[in-house]
Amino acid sequence: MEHEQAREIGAASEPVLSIRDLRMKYGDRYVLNGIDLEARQGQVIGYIGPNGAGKSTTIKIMLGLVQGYTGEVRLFGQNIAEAGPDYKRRIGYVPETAEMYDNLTAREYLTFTGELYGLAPDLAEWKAGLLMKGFELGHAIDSRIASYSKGMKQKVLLSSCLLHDPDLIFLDEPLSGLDANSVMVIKELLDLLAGQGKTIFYSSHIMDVVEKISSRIVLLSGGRVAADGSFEELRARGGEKSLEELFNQLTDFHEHRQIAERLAAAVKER
Ligand SMILES: Nc1ncnc2c1ncn2[C@@H]1O[C@H](COP(=O)(O)OP(=O)(O)OP(=O)(O)O)[C@@H](O)[C@H]1O
Repeated sequence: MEHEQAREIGAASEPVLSIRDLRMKYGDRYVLNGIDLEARQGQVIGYIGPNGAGKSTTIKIMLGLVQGYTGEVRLFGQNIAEAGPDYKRRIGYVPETAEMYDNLTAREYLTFTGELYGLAPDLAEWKAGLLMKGFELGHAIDSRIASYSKGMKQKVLLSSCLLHDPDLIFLDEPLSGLDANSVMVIKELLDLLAGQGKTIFYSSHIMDVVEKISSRIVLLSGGRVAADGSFEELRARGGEKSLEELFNQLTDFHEHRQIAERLAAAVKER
């Protein structure tokens, strides 16, 4: 219900995120070749595409971490090329690979990142405790992150992304290292956050999760948006298929068997 209300508000509101004709090249090769995209309040957007398609590059451009693009990127109505850094306080980000200060304890790390986002130290520390307990890691909050398992580190990253109650959340492969129970928690959490009106931009290769949690799926291929719609809309376009099969079809990939055979043959070579 909450979710439906947020979606209705979102549908009527200005886009939270709007990209026009975004192009980016490395050397003389275009990685992004004219991306148009909009996202509104309450939407969970599954951003998918083959390895190297430019998903992380798009996210890093929106975060102001990659320069040299052409086109226009507006977040919360502001052109990010002209905006000051304040809009970043309304954003949460879980990077695909993160450098964490793992000599710190989770309490120290989260309090520090909370302060970077403008929270008072006491509030940052209190929320760090709430989130760590929420992830059932309260017992480990004063241990060094270096001693954590992969999944525990991922939960610290998710906590640091959410600590400052962001309006727009970018998640780049957020489920990496998480067990099946934790994946269920994150799926529910994203649904509840979208219900609060947050916009979630979610990049992952785990197709059955993307299929289940996304209100909209955007497929990037060849530097362009090759498909954009709800899973049901994409399915209606491509026949009664799973998202994995649609992904293969839309990216025109049919050689998995031949590639696997080549690799298996290479393994046997002496
Ligand atoms: N700093 C850089 N310099 C040169 N090339 C880069 C740089 N960053 C990314 N690229 C290239 O841009 C392309 C897109 O990379 P990007 O990481 O955005 O892809 P992706 O869709 O996120 O891939 P994956 O699914 O494998 O994470 C790749 O071919 C990559 O090699």
